Amino acid sequence: YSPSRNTPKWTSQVVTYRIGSYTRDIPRVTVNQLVAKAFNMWSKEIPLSFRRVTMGTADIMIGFARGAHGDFYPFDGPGGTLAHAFQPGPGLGGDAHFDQDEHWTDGKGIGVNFLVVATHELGHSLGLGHSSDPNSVMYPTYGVGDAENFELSPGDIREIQELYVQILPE
Ligand SMILES: CC(C)C[C@H](CS(C)(=N)=N)C(=O)N[C@H]1Cc2cn(c3ccccc23)CCCCCCNC1=O
Ligand SMILES: [Ca+2]
Ligand SMILES: [Zn+2]
Ligand SMILES: [Zn+2]
Repeated sequence: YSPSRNTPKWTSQVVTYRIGSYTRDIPRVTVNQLVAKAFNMWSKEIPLSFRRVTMGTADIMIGFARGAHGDFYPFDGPGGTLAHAFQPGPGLGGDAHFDQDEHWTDGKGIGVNFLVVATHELGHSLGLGHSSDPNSVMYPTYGVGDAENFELSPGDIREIQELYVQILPE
């Protein structure tokens, strides 16, 4: 979802998130850690912080689902679309869903690297669209690159700061 220029963004200082469902491929505590790591990738570049809640509704609801799962974007089984996320807003806005039919990995085994995909999805949850730079986290297709020292590209940092860092008038 590459939203237009006047993309919505989170206006609160703190954005809450909740992980509602998990995958059998990775231990829960590892999913929690990788989600926190994906949030930190972005939050270290902008004046926005994220807080995990374990009950009630959160701004960003995160979960794994397969096939049709209650929004207009049913998943497609193994391969194809790996996940999707909605741009900032109420309700479904900001939510990130991961296709349970993928084989998810924490980076050690073979499979779809959860940290890489989560960082991409949270980019959407923060209001970013896609990038044409294959080195960008926001490139439309999944590529692992070197998952070892996986980090945001300079373009990703520029894009997120353009959205969230107020350039004060001279
Ligand atoms: C960038 C991701 C983390 C998130 C995006 C989805 S989104 C909404 N968050 N931008 C994604 O899943 N892209 C597909 C795009 C895609 C590639 N192919 C496809 C075949 C069918 C359907 C989709 C695809 C060719 C075959 C490879 C299939 C496995 C990899 N899939 C992808 O890269
Ligand atoms: Ca899929
Ligand atoms: Zn969904
Ligand atoms: Zn995307």
